Amino acid sequence: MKLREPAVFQVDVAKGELAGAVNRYVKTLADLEGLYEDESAFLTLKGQLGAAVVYEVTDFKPSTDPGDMIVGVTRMRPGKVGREFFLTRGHIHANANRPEIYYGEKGRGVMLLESPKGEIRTVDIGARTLCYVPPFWIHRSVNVGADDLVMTFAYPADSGQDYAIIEEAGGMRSRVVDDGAGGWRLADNARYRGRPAARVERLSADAISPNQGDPR
Ligand SMILES: O=P(O)(O)OC[C@H]1O[C@H](O)[C@H](O)[C@@H](O)[C@@H]1O
Ligand SMILES: [Fe+2]
Repeated sequence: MKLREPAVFQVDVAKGELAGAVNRYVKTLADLEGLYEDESAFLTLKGQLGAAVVYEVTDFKPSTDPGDMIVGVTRMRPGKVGREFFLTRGHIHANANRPEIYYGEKGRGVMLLESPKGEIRTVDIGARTLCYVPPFWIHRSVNVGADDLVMTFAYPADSGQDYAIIEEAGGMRSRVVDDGAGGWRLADNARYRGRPAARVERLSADAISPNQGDPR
């Protein structure tokens, strides 16, 4: 039996980070090219924001052992590209049967989920909302508020992230857009192609290697 020492971190809600975390994963708008429907709005905003961080993840990864757990904090700044709210790249777990939980700390968010066959679900996340992302669901966080969205998360250490699942399908089936009344609504993604049955079936095959070569 291999014993690890307990670890403790403060969730710094104001800063939106796991204080003292070793890992920091940052995304600028330029890293999110191709995700938004309005390409000209994207280019304009990219020019204005430059290298500013649009979301960042600070986390603690004790190991990648099966049964172990990764915990961390995501901070997303508010904003829109055209009518579409700022989002994370989104993924399915490379070991697709691994779940995740998100706990709202600050701000207003939506977890956008898509099943392999293309069914959409949304979960509203505010402070103290606990959101369970079941195994096999593609997930992406969206900041639908006017302030930073901060969420604590936890997921199995051998989950990994597969980003190609979204790219291959032309994005997620729905987009989260401004409803013009201070809220959000879903809009169809005109570029969505869905995925072939063989791809859906392959997901149930367990134990794909974590991270799929994506450096994080
Ligand atoms: O991995 P992305 O789609 O860029 O999303 C950003 C982050 O979202 C969540 O907080 C996950 O738990 C993180 O592992 C992930 O990195
Ligand atoms: Fe995840």
